[in-house]
Formats: sequence, structure tokens, C-alpha cells
Amino acid sequence: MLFKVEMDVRVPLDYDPARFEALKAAEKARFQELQRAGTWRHIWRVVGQYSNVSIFDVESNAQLHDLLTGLPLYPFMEVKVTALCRHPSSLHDDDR
Ligand SMILES: O=C(O)CC1=CCC(=O)O1
Repeated sequence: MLFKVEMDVRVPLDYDPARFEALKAAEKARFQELQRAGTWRHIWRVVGQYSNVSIFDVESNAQLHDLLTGLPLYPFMEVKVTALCRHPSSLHDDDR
């Protein structure tokens, strides 16, 4: 199942910078693990914002929920999820 996930990262101005750097490093490691597994298929930075647009390929809504809420930066994120399905004109058979 494919989902578009929009993540806006909102960090309080007074949050400890060292703790935030540690969270960012943990987020990057988790992202790369999920990317290698094919679960986090794509990510793009939204120009001019601390935001990204991502494509996830998961088995269920529950899997996506657990994955998103387990991200190190999740406590600082606003998340919007949109379910996707294959477009009939797509050339990509794995767009399911
Ligand atoms: O930088 C972001 O948008 C948040 C994030 C998601 C994966 C990652 O490495 O950082």
C-alpha cells in the first residue's frame, strides 16, 4: 500500500541544540534503514521549509501508524497522510 506522507518539523526555539542534533542523527539512521528496506521509497525536501514529502510502501495502515509514531522526530512533527493507488496510465507496475 502506497501513502504520501507530508512531515512538517516544528522544534521549539528553546529546545536544547545538542539533544536536537542527536534526534536528527537518529532520524537519519532510521530513515536510511527504512529506505534500504524499500518501505520509505522516496523523500523530497519542500523548498524553503523544514518539511518533506515522502512516499511509503507498507502492508497496512497500522504498520504506517506504528512506523510514523516511532520516528525519533515524531514528537516535533505535524504529519499528513494521503492514501495512494496506481494510476491507470502509469508505466510502473509496482505503483500499487
Ligand atoms: O528533515 C526532515 O524533513 C525530517 C526527516 C525525515 C527523514 C530524515 O532523515 O529527516
